[in-house]
Amino acid sequence: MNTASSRSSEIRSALQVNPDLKGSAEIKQEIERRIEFIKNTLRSSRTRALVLGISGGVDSTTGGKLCQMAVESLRQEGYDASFYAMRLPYGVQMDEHDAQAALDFIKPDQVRTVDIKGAVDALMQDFASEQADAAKRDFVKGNVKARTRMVAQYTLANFVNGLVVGTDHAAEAVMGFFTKFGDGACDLAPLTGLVKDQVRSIAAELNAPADLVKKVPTADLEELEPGRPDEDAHGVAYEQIDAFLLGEPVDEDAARKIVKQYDATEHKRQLPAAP
Ligand SMILES: Nc1ncnc2c1ncn2[C@@H]1O[C@H](COP(=O)(O)OP(=O)(O)OC[C@H]2O[C@@H]([n+]3cccc(C(=O)O)c3)[C@H](O)[C@@H]2O)[C@@H](O)[C@H]1O
Ligand SMILES: Nc1ncnc2c1ncn2[C@@H]1O[C@H](COP(=O)(O)OP(=O)(O)OP(=O)(O)O)[C@@H](O)[C@H]1O
Ligand SMILES: [Mg+2]
Repeated sequence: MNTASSRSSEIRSALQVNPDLKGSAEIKQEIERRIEFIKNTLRSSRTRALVLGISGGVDSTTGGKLCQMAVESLRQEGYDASFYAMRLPYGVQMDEHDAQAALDFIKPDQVRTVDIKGAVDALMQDFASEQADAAKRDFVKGNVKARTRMVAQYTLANFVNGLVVGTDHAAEAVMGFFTKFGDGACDLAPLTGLVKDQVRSIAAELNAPADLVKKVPTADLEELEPGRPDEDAHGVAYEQIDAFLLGEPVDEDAARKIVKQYDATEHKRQLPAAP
């Protein structure tokens, strides 16, 4: 029978998931492998900086720490490189304390702050006459926030001869849960292939604060539902998304939702359509 679960293996390999990545020794090794990847990407591109937005969520906490470790190691080898952490709040961020805790943990070489509110509001104002109910307008504005953060990160990267880092991983990739050319746009994505629990394991292995390791994931883009858990939007728990990607048993209803979302968002994981 052709069930949704039967797509798990095909999707797992398309998203480069490694189900054997568990246990402290493997996680330690994986951290080293990903740091080497970041270092090699910097060296081979002859760039001198990494730029990443730090939200206070576990993905950017983990990605940011790997970046800082990579540039410190490069400097020890005589290659000059720095990590620029960006705070990109929309006005006052409700969980700013988590973002500050992430920065205290990462100890980035540089911190730059850009309040994206002015740019986002100015753009949205130009679309004030567009027909849309409040929920649709709020959703569209959420994507504008993510794309404005992308613009801010590339602006700094241009100034400092740097690369923009993304935090996409397999559990977000499978759901297409990112803004196309927003947080999905980057030059390197060092968390590629990880399921959410593996991201948390890496964060824990790096001694990230427990509150951040366990923090409920949120895109936090919508003002009508501040801090809305991702799982609410997915209609599926990350536990089930991870299990599906790892080839573990998942109820068929969850598998169906995941596969449906995966197929509908294929365009987000590909280059633009071309003749
Ligand atoms: N079949 C197709 N072939 C080629 N292109 C296609 C297409 N269908 C839509 N498109 C294009 O894609 C656009 C829709 O994609 P997009 O603009 O991304 O918008 P969309 O996928 O509708 O929304 C983004 C989703 O990602 C979530 N998100 C965003 C940012 C961060 C995070 C997070 O976890 O932190 C989560 C957000 O909450 C929302 O649910 C369309 O306007 C169109 O331009
Ligand atoms: N307020 C913010 N300030 C700086 N960067 C942000 C902000 N919001 C989002 N970002 C960037 O967008 C990325 C995508 O957001 P996403 O919510 O998926 O990750 P996260 O917040 O790090 O972790 P989680 O998914 O667990 O909430 C973040 O990793 C970060 O680089
Ligand atoms: Mg978040």
